[in-house]
Formats: sequence, structure tokens, C-alpha cells
Amino acid sequence: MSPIQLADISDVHDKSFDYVVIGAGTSGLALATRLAEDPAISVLVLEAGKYHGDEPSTRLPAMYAKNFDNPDYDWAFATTPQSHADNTTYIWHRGKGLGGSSALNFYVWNRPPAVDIDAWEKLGNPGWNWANYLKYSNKVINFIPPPDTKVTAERQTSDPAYYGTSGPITVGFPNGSTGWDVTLQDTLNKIGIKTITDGSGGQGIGTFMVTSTVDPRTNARKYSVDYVPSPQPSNLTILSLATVTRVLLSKERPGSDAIATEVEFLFDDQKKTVKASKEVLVSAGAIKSPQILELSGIGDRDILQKAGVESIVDLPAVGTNVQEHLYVGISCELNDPENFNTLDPLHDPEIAAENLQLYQKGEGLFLTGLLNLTHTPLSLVSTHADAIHGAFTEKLKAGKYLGKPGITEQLEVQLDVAKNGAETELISFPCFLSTPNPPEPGKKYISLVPAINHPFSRGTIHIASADPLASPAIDPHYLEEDVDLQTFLEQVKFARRVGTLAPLSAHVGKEINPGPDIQTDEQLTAWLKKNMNSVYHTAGSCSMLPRDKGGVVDPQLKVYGTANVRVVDLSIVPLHVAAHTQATAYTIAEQAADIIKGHFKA
Ligand SMILES: Cc1cc2nc3c(=O)[nH]c(=O)nc-3n(C[C@H](O)[C@H](O)[C@H](O)COP(=O)(O)OP(=O)(O)OC[C@H]3O[C@@H](n4cnc5c(N)ncnc54)[C@H](O)[C@@H]3O)c2cc1C
Repeated sequence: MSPIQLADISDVHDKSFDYVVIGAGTSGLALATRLAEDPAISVLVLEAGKYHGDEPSTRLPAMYAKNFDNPDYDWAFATTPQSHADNTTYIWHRGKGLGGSSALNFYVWNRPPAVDIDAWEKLGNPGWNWANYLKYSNKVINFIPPPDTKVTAERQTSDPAYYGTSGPITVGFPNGSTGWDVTLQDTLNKIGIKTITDGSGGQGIGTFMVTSTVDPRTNARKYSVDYVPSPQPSNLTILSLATVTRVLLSKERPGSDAIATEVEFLFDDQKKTVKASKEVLVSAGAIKSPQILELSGIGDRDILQKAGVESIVDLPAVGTNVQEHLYVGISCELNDPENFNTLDPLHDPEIAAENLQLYQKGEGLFLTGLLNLTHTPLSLVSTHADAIHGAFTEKLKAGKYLGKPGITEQLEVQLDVAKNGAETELISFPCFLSTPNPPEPGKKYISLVPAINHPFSRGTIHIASADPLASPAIDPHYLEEDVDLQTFLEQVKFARRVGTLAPLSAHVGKEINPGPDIQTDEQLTAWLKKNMNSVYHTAGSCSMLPRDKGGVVDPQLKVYGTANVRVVDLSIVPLHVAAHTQATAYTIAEQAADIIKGHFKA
């Protein structure tokens, strides 16, 4: 892949482009590239971070968390102290630089169940359904099927109907695996959880081997920079190190839609501007997109006033309806480490150096990937599912949510999706992934990681000041709804139980986290609150919903009250999905590109 040609500030400042895209992340670069396929239009992308190209820390597989907290790669946001989780503050890692979070993520590529996407349409968004999702997500990918030996021995099965083969993002199964995933599936089969051929075909319930965005031919990560063709089209201009501060809006008369005319950004600490002759497309991710809208005067008037920002479009839903997946790691020593490949030995610099040599030959531990996911309704993992859902249903019926526009309807749809769909996830992680007790050097671990897919709590992300360089206040309201805590607890108990069941149990040794001392619900709850974390899948902060039901954007992704501002990234997801989210971020960009080009029919 030849490198992206970055623009010079003199190519951008005071110039005019048809479309100005804010953020060169997962959705942003995909969107910009598709728009620039029409040579008659000019597209500019402004990105706050750098271009990391083919740097090993970005391209290599098994680089989980390698660039965390490095400000060149990671925004490393912090939440506000969470009042329902012992006032714990959680760090939300997010990719910074060309590629955004697609350059920092954990490579998993999977689609949500069809019902999760069809729920978006049900909530008032014509055209946002499974059929279109499948069509557009197939445009994203180039699937490389595994060799037959891997299909039979490692159950790397897939249904070709669900895989595009000409998109820019190569998807395939990892070449290296731990060796326990088939045994894990056998264990789950024994307790009624079926192995399914393909976890990305919309069916979604069962245990399955999952693909990733590591190209199995080169063992290198594919990320959104790979959308940009080579040679780069001359009508696609990309400026890095350009932090957007706001969109400049004007109104022809009071009461008319606001029109975006320019985008203001900081470059080398200097304020610069660029004109947008057609539209401004905000793709800064679910944390920064609502911040940029609010800094531009679009949002809840009271919040803007407190922060010292003039209100231009009173749109109270901006930065609300925030939904985030949560995980917690359970790690155990392996009884027979010699039989398994985990990433733990890579902590030893000598072993890591040896494996880097092996990687150049397409061998070694760096190829070991995350391979197995399990999605189930809560009822498949807990006998308390009916009671847990019943309590929440009563709360809904009691009208607790009356007064919050659209929320009761949304939660009812969600309850249905959760009860019958993939409410729970169990991730089989290829090394130690848990806290607070640390791993021991020289040992190998299995981590079973439960995650909640459909949290009922709703958070907020709002500006706290007019300073564009300050982080917004991120308050996910973790565990505010008791249903989330109860669901999570049941999942943790289930994951611990799986480790004690044959045939997996033969390999699972001492539990390190939460550890044998933590047994009662009270102890587990306390451990959970301190040690759970974000899966970095934030959605909903600029939800696509009818305006009177808490919407920020309409089904064309146009921000209400504006003539030419759209949001195109994961923030538009109105109801969270049971999947890792990069596939969805890319797919939203593909559908948006067709909408903007006028090629889309609902
Ligand atoms: C650590 C981690 C692990 C993950 N693991 C997985 C996984 O294994 N599988 C999976 O499917 N998903 C995973 N995800 C989630 C997935 O990667 C994201 O949901 C998805 O990439 C989000 O895409 P986006 O376009 O909405 O935002 P992003 O890709 O985050 O893009 C936003 C872009 O906007 C830029 N930006 C922000 N503010 C400004 C500004 N003011 N001016 C200019 N530019 C700005 C950012 O720098 C960034 O480049 C993970 C995410 C993280 C962070």
C-alpha cells in the first residue's frame, strides 16, 4: 500500500471544499473515500491526530493495548466518577490519528444479529434494516476463507453468502490460535449452547469462531486508511494534526434551519478555517461528535449557556442516550500450558524478540488471535433471567421513564431484543486479561470474558466548558439500572462455571481473578464495580431517532435544525447492538455515502 499523501495547511486554510469531513477515523475515512469516487466533487478530511501508516505497533496483530495511553495514538478519555459503581472512574481508550479506533482496536470483525439492526428501523428510521446492513457491510470487506484444514480442525466455518470479496478491509480468521477454543465450544454444547456456522449472518445466537481485520495472507492489520486508493484521488484532501473546534453556522432568518458555512480548526496552535460549499460531515466518534455539535451551538440550550456557548439550534438530545458495552475479565492458570499458545510469554522481551523474527516468516505467537465468541439470551446462562427481566418490565410499566421523550418505547423494543436475542457475550481471550491480581511471569492463562451487549442504563456526554481542547464530561451512568448489574453478575457466575465443566475443566487451573476468596453476590458486585471496564464501543450520543423521541439526526443522518450538517459514525446508533462495533461504523459510512450521493432508496 503506498502511503497517504497528506495535505499542507496552505492547501486547506481559507480554501473551499464541497464536503468537509471531521475526523479521519473508521467511519470518516470510509465515508470520505466513497464520496471522492465522484471526481466532480471535492472532499476534505480534517483529523486531530497523526498518520501512523504501516508502523508495527499499528499493523502487527496481537498488539492489544500496545498504544494505550500514548497521546499520539490514544485519546484516553476518563469518565466522571460513576455513582452506581463505587465512584470509580473508567478510562475510555479511543484511537487518535488516521484510522481512528480502527487502528487501535482488538481486530474482531463481526456483525450484529439481524433483530438488533431491524430494531433501528422499528424506532422510526426507514431503510436502516438488516437487508441494507448486509448489503453495505459486504461493500466494506474482502473475505479470505481459511484453508480446509482450519475449517475442519479449528471450526473456522463461514457461510459465503455473508462475505463480500472486493472491499478494502480484508477479513479472515487469525492464522494462530490458542488451541482451547474447540474444547470451549464442546463444553458449551454440553450445556445447550449450540455451535453456529457463522456468527455474522444475522442469526447471532450460539458459539462461533470469529473473524478479524488481520489479513491472513500478510498477518497485518487492515484499518480505515486502507480505504484510500493508490494513487490517492486528487479530489480527496486529508489534513492531519488539525483539531476541529467548531462548525460555523448561520441562519437566513430566525426559525430557519442553520446552515454550516465554515469549519474552524486548530493547526499548530493557530486558529484556521475552511469553507464547506455543500455539507459538513461530523465523524469524530461517539465522544467527540456530540462535543463538536455542542461547541457549534447545537444542543441543549441550558447546557450550552452554562458552558458559555451561544445556542443556535436547541436540540436537547445531543449527548444523551449514550450506551456502552461493559466487560470484566476472569483469568485462570492453565494446567497444561505446554499444550496451548497464549500471548502471555510475549511479556518477556527475549521471547518477544524471537517471535518478532518468526513473525517475519509468518510464524510464531504474534499470529495468535482472539477466536471464539458466544452470544446468548440471558435465559441460556441463568435461571434468574425471567425474574431479572420481570423486575425491569414492572419498572417500565410503572412509568418511570415518562417525560423522557421516546425512551419508554426504546426500552420496550430493547427488552424484546434482549430477551430473545444475544443479550450476553462471552469472549475467549488469548492471554491474561483481568484485574486486580497480576499475572506471574512464565505462566500461561485462559481468560473468559463476559460482556453485556444491551445495557439499559443511558448515559450522557456533554461539554463542561467552551474550551475545545478540554474533554467533554463523559457520564455513562454505569449500572444505574439494576437490570444491568443483575445481568452482568449472572454472566460472571456463568463464565466461572464454564471453567469448571468438562472437557474444558481439565485445562483450567487456579483462578487468579476474581479469585477463590470472592464468592458471595456482595463480594462479586464489589469486585465487578472496581474491575469492569468499557469495551470501547460507545454508541447513541447523536442518536438517529425522530426529533420528538430523542433524536439528533434523521434517517438521512442530517442533524435536526440544520440544512447541511450530518453525523456519520457510531454515535448515530439509536439502540446498541450485540457485536463488536467496527463493522457497524464502516457500514454506517457506506450507507451514508450512498444517501449523500443520492443513490440510496429506503
Ligand atoms: C481499544 C479498543 C478496542 C476495540 N476493539 C474492537 C474490536 O476488536 N472489534 C470491533 O469491532 N470494534 C472494536 N472497537 C470499537 C471500534 O473500533 C469503534 O467502535 C469504531 O472504530 C468507531 O468508529 P468511529 O468512526 O465512530 O470513531 P473513530 O474510529 O474513533 O474515529 C473518530 C476520529 O475522529 C478524530 N477526531 C476526534 N475529535 C476530533 C476533532 N475535534 N478534530 C478532528 N478529528 C477529531 C479522532 O482522532 C478519530 O480519528 C475497539 C475500540 C477501541 C478503542
